[in-house]
Amino acid sequence: MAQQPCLSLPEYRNVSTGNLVVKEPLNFWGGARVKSKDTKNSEPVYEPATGRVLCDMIPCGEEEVDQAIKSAHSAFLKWSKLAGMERARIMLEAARIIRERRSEIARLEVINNGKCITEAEVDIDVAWQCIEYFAGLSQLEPLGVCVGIGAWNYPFQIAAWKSAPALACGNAMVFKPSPMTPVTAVILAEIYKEAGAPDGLFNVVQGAAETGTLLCHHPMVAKVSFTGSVPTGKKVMEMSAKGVKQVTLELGGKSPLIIFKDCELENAIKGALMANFLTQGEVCCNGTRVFVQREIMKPFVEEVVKKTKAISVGDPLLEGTRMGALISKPHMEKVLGFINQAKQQGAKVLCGGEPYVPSNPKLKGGYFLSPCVLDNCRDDMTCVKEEIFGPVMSVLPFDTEEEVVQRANNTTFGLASGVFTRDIARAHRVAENLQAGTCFINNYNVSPVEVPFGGYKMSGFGRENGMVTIEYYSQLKTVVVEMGDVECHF
Ligand SMILES: NC(=O)C1=CN([C@@H]2O[C@H](COP(=O)(O)OP(=O)(O)OC[C@H]3O[C@@H](n4cnc5c(N)ncnc54)[C@H](O)[C@@H]3O)[C@@H](O)[C@H]2O)C=CC1
Repeated sequence: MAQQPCLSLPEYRNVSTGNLVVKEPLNFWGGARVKSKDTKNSEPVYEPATGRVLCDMIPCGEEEVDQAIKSAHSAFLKWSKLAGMERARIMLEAARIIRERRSEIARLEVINNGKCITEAEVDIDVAWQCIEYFAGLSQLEPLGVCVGIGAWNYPFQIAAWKSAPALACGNAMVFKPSPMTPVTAVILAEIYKEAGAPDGLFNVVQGAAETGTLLCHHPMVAKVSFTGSVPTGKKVMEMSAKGVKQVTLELGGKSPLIIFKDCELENAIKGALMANFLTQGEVCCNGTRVFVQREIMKPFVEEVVKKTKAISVGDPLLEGTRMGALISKPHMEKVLGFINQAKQQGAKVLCGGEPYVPSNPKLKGGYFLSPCVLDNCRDDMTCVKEEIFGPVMSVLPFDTEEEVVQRANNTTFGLASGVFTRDIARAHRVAENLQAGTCFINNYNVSPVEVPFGGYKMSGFGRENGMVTIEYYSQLKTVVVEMGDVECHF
């Protein structure tokens, strides 16, 4: 096994858009970075803001997945025997290191993912907060080796959301990032090691579907926690079922945001922007079906369009940028395809929805799109039914509470929802009747680590964050002790 020493992060402190090439190995097990063995299936990873190749993603094969899992298993045997507080000390140290290196990790995340720096910094903060929150929280029996499989929209944060509760409960983890964002999970692995975690406690294997399949089928794996699309989630569940492995699924969404005429309009408009345009709209819990009560439709749309047009799109590493680049060219084309189809089905583009070429020449090859607001939408349109995962807001008029709740629930998804109203009794009634794992009242996309996050219906099951997550990474053992003689019926 070709092991490489850990690298330090400061060299990322001064990187800017368009000048980083990552050459270091991106796998991590046995306490060190490991080069992938077989480069024949290597895939280029692009920097979204420039379209340049950032690094190669070299998928792990069967032997490498097996090594990572065995490494995790040997760490599990030691880690699970530590007292909760001993584990907490190491996890708190890891959280401290992340906090200290927030800026470098965030910059690297931006270069790999394309989102703007102010958002990436918040993502890194949420990651250390999550590790700090779960440290020392559990005394239950761990499950064993857990697998985490992540999506590309929150690469570092997803790795933290999965590893923090897993490790706090005494499990070890093998994590597979998305093949499009392979760069930052390995830094989390280095940080856990530096904080004092035993070698093998948190491992990273790179790869796509094939590597993911190997992980889900491995007999030494006790649980799979997956974040990604519904079709892949179904496959993960099916594969895990064969080994009777526990599963957590954090899948997609098409969440409703309901704006009543008695709302504070200015806040509702800000809420709609927060519900649609963070991370270029590539957020699973976004409220992309914006239902607006007919009486306030006009002022709402006018102001939303004005504010959407003012969003500064461009170099994601610049402080003033509010929207960066989409993850990839094919993904951008897919989002443009949804917008075209919406037009064909009768929707009206009020603003944006076109490829955007920033004036800076180094960004010419980037995957930028101007944020889009669609009017004249109907519930049966594709843009209203399917997850677009891009900066596209669909606005829909409604008349009554009863009607809008029924329409809001008319979806196979159930990840999140939101309601804006000054009538708090109505807010609670609507929240109670919406079929979604989260309901935001008078705000949107506020997810502190203390609060459980997860879906209803086809948005998945299980939860991340909040105390309840401990249940998904631990098991109960009932121990019955007879203090007297056995009372025998026979
Ligand atoms: N509910 C949530 O918490 C979140 C959900 N998502 C959802 O994720 C989707 C976008 O992310 P993508 O990366 O495109 O999703 P995806 O489903 O294509 O991939 C997710 C992960 O699964 C892996 N994978 C693919 N095929 C696999 C297989 N057969 N076996 C095991 N692993 C496999 C991928 O390599 C990747 O790491 C959206 O639908 C979005 O809604 C994204 C972020 C958060």
